[in-house]
Amino acid sequence: MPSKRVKLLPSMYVVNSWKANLRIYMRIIGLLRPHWLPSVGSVVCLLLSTGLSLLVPWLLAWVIDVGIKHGRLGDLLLAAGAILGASALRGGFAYGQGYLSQAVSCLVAYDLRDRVYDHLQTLSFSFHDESETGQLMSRMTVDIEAIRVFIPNGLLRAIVAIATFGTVTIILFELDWRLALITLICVPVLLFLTYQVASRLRPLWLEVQNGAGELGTVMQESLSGVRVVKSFAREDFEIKKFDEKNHQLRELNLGAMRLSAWNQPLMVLVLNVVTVLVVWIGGIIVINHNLSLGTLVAVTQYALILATPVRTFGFMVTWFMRGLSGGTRIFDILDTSPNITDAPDAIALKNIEGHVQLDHVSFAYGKGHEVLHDITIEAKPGQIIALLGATGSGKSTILHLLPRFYDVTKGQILIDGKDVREVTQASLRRSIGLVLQDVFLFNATLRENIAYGVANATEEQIMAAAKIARVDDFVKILPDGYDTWVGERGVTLSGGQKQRVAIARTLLLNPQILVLDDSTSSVDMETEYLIQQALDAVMQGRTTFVVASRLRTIKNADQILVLDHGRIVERGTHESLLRLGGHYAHLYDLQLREQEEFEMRTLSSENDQKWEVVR
Ligand SMILES: Nc1ncnc2c1ncn2[C@@H]1O[C@H](COP(=O)(O)OP(=O)(O)OP(=O)(O)O)[C@@H](O)[C@H]1O
Repeated sequence: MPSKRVKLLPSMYVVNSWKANLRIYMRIIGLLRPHWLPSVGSVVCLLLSTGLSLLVPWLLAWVIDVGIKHGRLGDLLLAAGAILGASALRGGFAYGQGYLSQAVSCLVAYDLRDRVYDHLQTLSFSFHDESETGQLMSRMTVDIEAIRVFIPNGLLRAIVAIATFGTVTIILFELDWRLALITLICVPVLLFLTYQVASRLRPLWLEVQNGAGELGTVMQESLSGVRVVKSFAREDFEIKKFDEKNHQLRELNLGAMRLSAWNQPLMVLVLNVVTVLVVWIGGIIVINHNLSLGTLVAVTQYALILATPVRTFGFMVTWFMRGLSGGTRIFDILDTSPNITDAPDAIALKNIEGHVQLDHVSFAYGKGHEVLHDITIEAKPGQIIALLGATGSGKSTILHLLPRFYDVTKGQILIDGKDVREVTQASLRRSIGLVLQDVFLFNATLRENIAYGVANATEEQIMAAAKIARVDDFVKILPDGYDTWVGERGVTLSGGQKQRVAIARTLLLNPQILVLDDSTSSVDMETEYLIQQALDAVMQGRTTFVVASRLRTIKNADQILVLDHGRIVERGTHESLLRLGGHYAHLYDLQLREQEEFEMRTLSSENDQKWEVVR
């Protein structure tokens, strides 16, 4: 199965400038705004617990220089009590910070999932034509998770690191400027290392996240196309395809992990070297009586405290980079605006008669070449317009333009004299009922599927629609009746049954305009007959556009339009077009004559039987 290239998000593969990266971080931080209270609470807890941990070395210095030096036992006890108290308080604040930061991150992920999903629902057909389901699912899960974890593990740890570094620097200069300078040697080295690792990790994580999306696409395609896979006995091919992508993802992940793993010991090494230098040079200063022992102990303690955020620096960088790639991919979706939107002064279509005009319409998909050229059609209320033509001639495209799935490139489409671009999409789509060849049913009960388009449909309305669409015929023999679960995409129903459910679903909408893609039929003659009856009932009194392959529908049509390479080449009724002896007559000979002969034979055998009975 070919997989579509992701054209939708070109920036995915681009490593952004630092300004663009900063903007993404600022947008992620902006996501905290609705939850500002727990966010502020978590930062306050964090600063308090950091502050308390910085108190301990100072207390130690005091114990050594005052308590031990002067042999004051009371001071020792006081300091011990203070250290214990500070530690207990610190534990309390650390708990508060941990809980609040995790809670905030979950709330942000929840909001984001909602926002992305809602936004995906608003995006136009052209977006969904170009995007891959697996990639979108991966963004909804992997990328949002990356942003979620970035908040406690990246953002908050960075605040701890900055707060600790800032405070420890001030304290160190207060204690001894020489040792402070030695300790802070590590800062530029650590910054350099961080920059080096981050600039390599960022593209790696972007690749990992894209790889996860590609794997999702392969999995989604082969699972939803499992029947095709099995019918072509291509399981091995699918397994190999999945294995390759999985292997690629494993390698990318391992590469990113290796880089992250290197980062951390390197940083700890730098810090250990600094501690050794502090003890060595500080020791010499103490021996020369230029510094108290307590101060040296405090300085070494502070150097160790610096090690805590540094030890997590490696992880922090990783989470910063993952958050950045996740943010890039999520904001890419959120920044894609639907190219079909309601005009600011759009009006709602109400009580329409069903007068449809296509006025010199031309159309091209995206930036592709034109597939419809100068199409003009007028359907008076209640008329049936049948579209015929070779495959790829543009029949379905015309049907998709009516409910404004795409906008025309030239010309206009009018409904009761109103341009479809000047009315609200919701009212337009409520006025047009669609039954497409590729029926999609939801994993719900039959009743819920029929009622899908009308939220407040009554049981009577549902049953009436089901009866007209001949759904009732097969539901009667199902043990659970209308409560039967139809399975994913309606897999438990036959093709003809699914089609009748789709017809009932549209009928319930009671649209004034009908759009039917009835182009190919994979059902037996009896089902075909039932579907035909259902369709006849649905078409009654409604303006209908139908891509037809059934002779009866075509003969019933008020106008038959024959398309060729995106142009209308013939128009008329069945008889007039047959007399013309052009494209239609040719199509009739190729596809429809057989149906006519079959009908004639059936009719004459029915008549013979009747005569038998009479005799
Ligand atoms: N989503 C799309 N993006 C780009 N091109 C498309 C898209 N859908 C259809 N096309 C192209 O537009 C042209 C008309 O296709 P359309 O589906 O309207 O033909 P059709 O007459 O309905 O064919 P069929 O009888 O096989 O359904 C074809 O060349 C097709 O490749």
